[in-house]
Amino acid sequence: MDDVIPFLENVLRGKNVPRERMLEVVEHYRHYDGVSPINEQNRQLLDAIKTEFASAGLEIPVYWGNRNWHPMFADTLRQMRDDGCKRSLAFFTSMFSCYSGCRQYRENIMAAQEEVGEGAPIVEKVRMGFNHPGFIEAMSESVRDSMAQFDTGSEEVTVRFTAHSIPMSMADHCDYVKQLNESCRLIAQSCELPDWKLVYQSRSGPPTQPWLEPDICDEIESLHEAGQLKKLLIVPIGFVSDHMEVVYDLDDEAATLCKKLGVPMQRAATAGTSSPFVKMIRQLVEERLGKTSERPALGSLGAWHDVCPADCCTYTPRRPGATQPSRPDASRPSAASGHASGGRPGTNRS
Ligand SMILES: CC1=C(CCC(=O)O)c2cc3nc(cc4[nH]c(cc5[nH]c(cc1n2)c(C)c5CCC(=O)O)c(CCC(=O)O)c4C)C(CCC(=O)O)=C3C
Ligand SMILES: [Fe+2]
Repeated sequence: MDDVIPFLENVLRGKNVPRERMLEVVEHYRHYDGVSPINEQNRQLLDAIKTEFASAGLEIPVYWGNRNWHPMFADTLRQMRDDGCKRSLAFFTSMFSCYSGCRQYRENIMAAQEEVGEGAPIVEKVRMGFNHPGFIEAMSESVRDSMAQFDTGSEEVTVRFTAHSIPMSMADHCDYVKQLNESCRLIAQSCELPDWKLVYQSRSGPPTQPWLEPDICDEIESLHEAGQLKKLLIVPIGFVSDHMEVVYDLDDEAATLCKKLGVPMQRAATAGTSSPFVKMIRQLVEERLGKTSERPALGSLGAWHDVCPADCCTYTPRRPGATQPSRPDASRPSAASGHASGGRPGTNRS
């Protein structure tokens, strides 16, 4: 519990999220004695990746670094340097492009490279996996497993995919919603879902700031009021492990609401350490190493870019207390072009 506030302060530094919201989230973590399931899940993913690499004959050491809590990026990069690593590939545990899931990771890695200084390994990232057949297969399997938990066929089940809500001012500068809808469509097609839609969860900004909507709980209420909700399957498509946002916001909050309304509800598992997902990670790495020329991608958006363009996922958060919204187009720092981020060694350049 002692680590929770310092962790949340790291997450929210420079962000326009009220202190009251932060204190509310402290209570979410308190339900789990201050221990988010995400750390153990990341350790398991790391083991699964090592096993997958070994069985494919891919002899590459694998490391784990976080943005906001230990093991922190800078410590990981230092360890990598001490182990003789010069160049590395990053897999972000985030399948969709937005500032939080793409550029912020790159900025934080650059800051860590700067902190480590001389000899810090180069870090490039593998492409986003939202439409990779491995991710779609992992989530389709999960949807089918959950669907089988209901005692009737899927025609009575309303499916709502959820992703982390983000401010509209962030969503306007990335392909987050487009990629999410594409993943949902591909899974819905594969599972022949009659009634599905993408909604959002875990919104945290002040009510004055527009964020992506509707929220899953508002969606449940309005479907129920309209008499359109027999059974509900929630699919947390926007996350790759059953961490705090999933176990608290869905398994606790949304589940409690469904119970109150008498609606049978299931929540599909995230990709986690499922074999299609772990295999996808290995394939993305092999692809980037040039071991194959295939770049598998389902649907119509194609394989996403390997190297982020200069304007990829930009965002200028409104600082707390600011009276005017910032104008991101005019003042936006561009990490990739070196402006405002101090011309640091680029994450995506060698
Ligand atoms: C898009 C997205 C993902 C998915 C992509 C990815 O995974 O990267 C994600 C994942 C996660 N978010 C997480 C935790 C938190 N996110 C917060 C706050 C925020 N998230 C945002 C976005 C996202 N978040 C945003 C726009 C904010 C507002 C502040 C800001 O503009 O940055 C806060 C502050 C409290 C609150 O306000 O809720 C917490 C504690 C955890 C760990 C959970 C655990 O501990 O198990 C995970 C995996
Ligand atoms: Fe978050």
